[in-house]
Amino acid sequence: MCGIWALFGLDVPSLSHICKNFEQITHRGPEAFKLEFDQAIKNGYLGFHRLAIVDNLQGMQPMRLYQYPHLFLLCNGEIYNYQKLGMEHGFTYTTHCDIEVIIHLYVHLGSNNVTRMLDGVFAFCLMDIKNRRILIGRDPYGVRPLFQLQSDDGQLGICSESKGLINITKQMASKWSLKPFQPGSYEEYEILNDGRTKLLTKVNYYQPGDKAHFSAFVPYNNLSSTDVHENIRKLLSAAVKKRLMTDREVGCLLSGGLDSSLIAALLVKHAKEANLPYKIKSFAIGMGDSPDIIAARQYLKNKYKFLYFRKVFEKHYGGQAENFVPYFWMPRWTKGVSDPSARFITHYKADVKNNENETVIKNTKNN
Ligand SMILES: NC(=O)CC[C@H](N)C(=O)O
Repeated sequence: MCGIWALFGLDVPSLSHICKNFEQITHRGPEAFKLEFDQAIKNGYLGFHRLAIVDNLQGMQPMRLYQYPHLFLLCNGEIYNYQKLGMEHGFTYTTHCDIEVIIHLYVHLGSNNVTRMLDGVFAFCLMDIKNRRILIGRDPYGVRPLFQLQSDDGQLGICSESKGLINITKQMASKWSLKPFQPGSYEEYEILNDGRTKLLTKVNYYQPGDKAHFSAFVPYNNLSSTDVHENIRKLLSAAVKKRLMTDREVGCLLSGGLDSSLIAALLVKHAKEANLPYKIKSFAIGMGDSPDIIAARQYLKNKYKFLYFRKVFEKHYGGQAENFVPYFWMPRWTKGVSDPSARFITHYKADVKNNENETVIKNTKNN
C-alpha cells in the first residue's frame, strides 16, 4: 500500500494541524513515516507512510538523491519496467527502489515524458524546488488511489485517501473542490512565491486502447492478429509474472471464483519457475460458510493442496465492523468505489505485525 500526502500554500498551517491530517492515513504504511518541509518552498509539506515492497533499506520517501537534491519524490506504487528503462536510457540508480526511475525520467526526458513511460500502478507527486514545479501523475486505470484538494486561490493538497484532506477544507476561505485525481493523467504546477500554485498543464496521456509509449512487457509483435484467446493467455500470464517484483513474500487473495482462481494458478506456476523459496499463501475473506469461503476451500482442495488457507475476516474481525470501516479510502462507504476485500487486507496487514511479511496479489489491484 503506502500513503502519500502533500500540501502547498495553505495560509495558517500550524504543525499540529499538518500532523493531524497527515496522521489520517497512518494505516497505509505500518513500517515508517516521514514528513518533510524545506524553507525554499513556503508552506509546502510532503508526507509519506511506508509499506516497503522494493528496497526496504534505501527506498524511503520523500525520496531525495544526492545527484538531484532539489527533487523530492512521493510515490505509492510499483513500476515494473524500472530496470528496463534504466538500461535503455543509461540511468545510474542510487537505490534499488523501483520508484527512483521517476526522478531520472524527469531530469533526463522532462516533465512531459515521465508518466507515459511508466509501466506500473502508481500515484506520484514530484516537487522541484530549483525550478519551482510540482508534477503529479496517476496510472492509466487508477489502480492506485489519489485525491486532490484545490482552492480557487491556488492552495493544493494531494493524498492517497480523501480523509487526509477533508479537514483542511475547514481552513479554506476561498472556494475549493476535493475529488479523485483523474486516472491516466498528469498535471504540472508552478509554485508561486507565496507557496500557492498555478496550474501549467493538465494532460490525459492515456486512453483505453492506446499503445504503450514504453517497450511493453510482452512486445506487440509477439501477439497474434487473429488468435484472441492466445493473446489473453499470454498477457494475463505476463501480468502476473511481472508482479513478482518484490522483496516481500507474495500471496494472493482468493474468492474461489473464476478470476481469482485463475490468478492463483498462474501465480503458483510463476513462483515455481522463479524458484521462490516459500509456499504461496492465499487469503480468503468471508464469514462462516459464506459462498466465497466454500468456493475457495473447494478450489484449494481440488487443485492446490499446498496453498495455505486462512479465513482472515472470521478469525480477526468477526462482528467488529467498526474496526475496519476507517480503513476505506473514502470517509464513508461509497458503493462501487471502495473494494471491501482490499480494505480488509489493509487492516489485517496493519494489525498483524509480528509474523507476516507479504505482498498480496489479487485480480483487480495488487499490493
Ligand atoms: N507500497 C508502495 O507503494 C511501495 C512504494 C515503492 N514501490 C516501495 O517499494 O517502497
